[in-house]
Amino acid sequence: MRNEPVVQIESLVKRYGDKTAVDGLDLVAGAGITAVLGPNGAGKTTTIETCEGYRKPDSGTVRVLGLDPLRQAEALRPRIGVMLQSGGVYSGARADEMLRHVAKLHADPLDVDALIERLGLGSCGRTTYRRLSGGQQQRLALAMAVVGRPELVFLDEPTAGLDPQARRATWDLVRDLRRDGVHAILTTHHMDEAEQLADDVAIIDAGKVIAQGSPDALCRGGAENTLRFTGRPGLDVASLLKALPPDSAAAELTPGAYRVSGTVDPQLLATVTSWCAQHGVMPEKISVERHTLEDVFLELTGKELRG
Ligand SMILES: Nc1ncnc2c1ncn2[C@@H]1O[C@H](COP(=O)(O)OP(=O)(O)OP(=O)(O)O)[C@@H](O)[C@H]1O
Repeated sequence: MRNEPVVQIESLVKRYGDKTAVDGLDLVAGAGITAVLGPNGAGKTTTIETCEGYRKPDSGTVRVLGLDPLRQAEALRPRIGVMLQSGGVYSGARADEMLRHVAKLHADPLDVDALIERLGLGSCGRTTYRRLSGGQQQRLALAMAVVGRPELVFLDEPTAGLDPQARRATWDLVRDLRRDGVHAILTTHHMDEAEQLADDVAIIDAGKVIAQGSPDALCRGGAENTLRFTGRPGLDVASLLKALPPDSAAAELTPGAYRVSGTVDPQLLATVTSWCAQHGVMPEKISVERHTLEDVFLELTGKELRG
């Protein structure tokens, strides 16, 4: 694995007319898989396309594998893989021909037949691109992005519209690539995808990175967790609250159903059960809910991810 960042973006600004799509964005992506999450219009695609050399920044610097994607495009292109969304493909060509053609452009391509098999494209090799289903086009785009064994691959919503089986095949392939030392920048609207695949997650909102960290660190640090228990209705919640650390909250949601939120750690669990013991309460159905990336995202951006 490399020491130099895979992608390094400093103070990136990109405007379209009056619209500031990217607003002084800083991002350092290290080795492995970095997921870029953000609500619609947050500036993800613009940022990624700038890294791929398709867009010129208004200001700021972008380095990909240490290179400037515009001025050093020739040196960079063979080292990266880009998963294009349907565009840029001649729709009359056969799927297998297209993949073989792309493979020949590279010095040490992956085995095309194995890749076709892997992504479940075996049955559609002789089909022209325009006749492939949306999901098949998606998988072919992924195959074309990775067949040249790039050092870094940009995956723009790689599983959008795929059925669960194709989704899992895609995840397995991305994991295998990672194991082989391929780095990836992944945009996705699927939190479970980021949780499954990413070493690092950057959350973008309104053209800026507003949080970054491993899925675990974001879930632990960014949000409070919740402890729920049931017991006799009408417990003295104010007394329970007094026993808890200052950042906690406690409420009886429906008669006999209690919720405690705050920093839910083993100590807090012990405090709640010991308070119950002191008050002759047998807490039942105790559960601790760990916040998901989805919760963190919602708290930080106030927005739901597109489904
Ligand atoms: N070519 C363009 N001309 C004008 N405005 C644009 C253009 N491309 C993007 N925008 C605007 O810039 C903002 C950021 O768009 P961008 O596509 O980068 O966001 P995104 O996070 O990728 O969104 P999505 O999740 O919907 O793909 C949006 O408000 C969008 O409407």
